[in-house]
Amino acid sequence: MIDFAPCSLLYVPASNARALEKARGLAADMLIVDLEDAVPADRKAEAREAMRAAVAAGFPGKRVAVRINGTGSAHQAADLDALAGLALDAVVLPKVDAPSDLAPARGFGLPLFAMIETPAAIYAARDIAADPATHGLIAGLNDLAHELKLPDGTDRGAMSHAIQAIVLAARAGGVWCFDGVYNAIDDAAGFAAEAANGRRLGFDGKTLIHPTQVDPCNAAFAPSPREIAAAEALVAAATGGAQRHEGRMIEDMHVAAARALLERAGRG
Ligand SMILES: CC(C)(COP(=O)(O)OP(=O)(O)OC[C@H]1O[C@@H](n2cnc3c(N)ncnc32)[C@H](O)[C@@H]1OP(=O)(O)O)[C@@H](O)C(=O)NCCC(=O)NCCSC(=O)C[C@H](O)C(=O)O
Ligand SMILES: [Mg+2]
Repeated sequence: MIDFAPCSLLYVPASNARALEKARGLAADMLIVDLEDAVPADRKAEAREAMRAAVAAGFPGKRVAVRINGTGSAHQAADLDALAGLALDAVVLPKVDAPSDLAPARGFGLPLFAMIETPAAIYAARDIAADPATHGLIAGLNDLAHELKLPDGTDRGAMSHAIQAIVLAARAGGVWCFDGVYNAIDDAAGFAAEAANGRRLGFDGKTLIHPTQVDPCNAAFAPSPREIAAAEALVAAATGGAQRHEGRMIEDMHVAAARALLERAGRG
């Protein structure tokens, strides 16, 4: 698995020059330059050129991935050609329904982030995550809601089984997993609640669509001062095996979790 752990992953349409420029100054851990759904069919060629120029110019301090069009799409071959020679950290492959959908991108030797966004993909998620080319799963909940024929505006609770299946598959396969996007870009409170929910569900981070979502996402996934203090106290008190600690039972896995949190907080 890749040895970096992005928590804020911002989609930037490759066809939007202003957004590509703006992205340079944002605190997103990873940019996902998008050639798929953010780009209309008649602008794909122009978007590939813009993506190549932007990636070649570099995004200092950031990981960079490109989302190509899905396997079976008429646009995918040209997208793959456009990646040649670029210094990328990952390729994001949308609408992966089975490990065989990874095949065209596999040959690049880059880490693949597979998007799980169809009912078929939910059932195949374990095999997709177990594929050696897969380094992460990304929930594509707009497409999933569409495929499930959910009425517009349905709460994501309707997809809770599918969301949990994505986290389970990623953990079983030992790869990263990232939550889907929050569409209501002017709803800061709603975004904060969904990001916190994603962390509680076990995601490593969240995919984003707007600059205003970056800092709240980083805050939601960062260990809080309270969590850090609790982890430090737990590690300091640990004697090994089962014991009482501040009114609850702790065992070795709680110590391991506390150490991992401190590591993430730079206190390891
Ligand atoms: C959603 C948007 C279309 C909104 O656009 P707009 O109303 O024009 O934004 P603002 O005027 O509020 O923008 C303010 C400034 O911020 C820059 N900006 C906007 N978005 C981004 C971005 N994603 N990255 C970087 N910079 C961005 C604007 O250029 C303005 O800059 P300035 O004027 O210099 O201040 C728009 O936000 C957008 O296009 N977002 C990304 C959409 C996208 O990529 N969609 C595809 C991925 S989501 C998806 O497909 C999920 C998945 O597959 C699923 O199925 O769920
Ligand atoms: Mg999608």
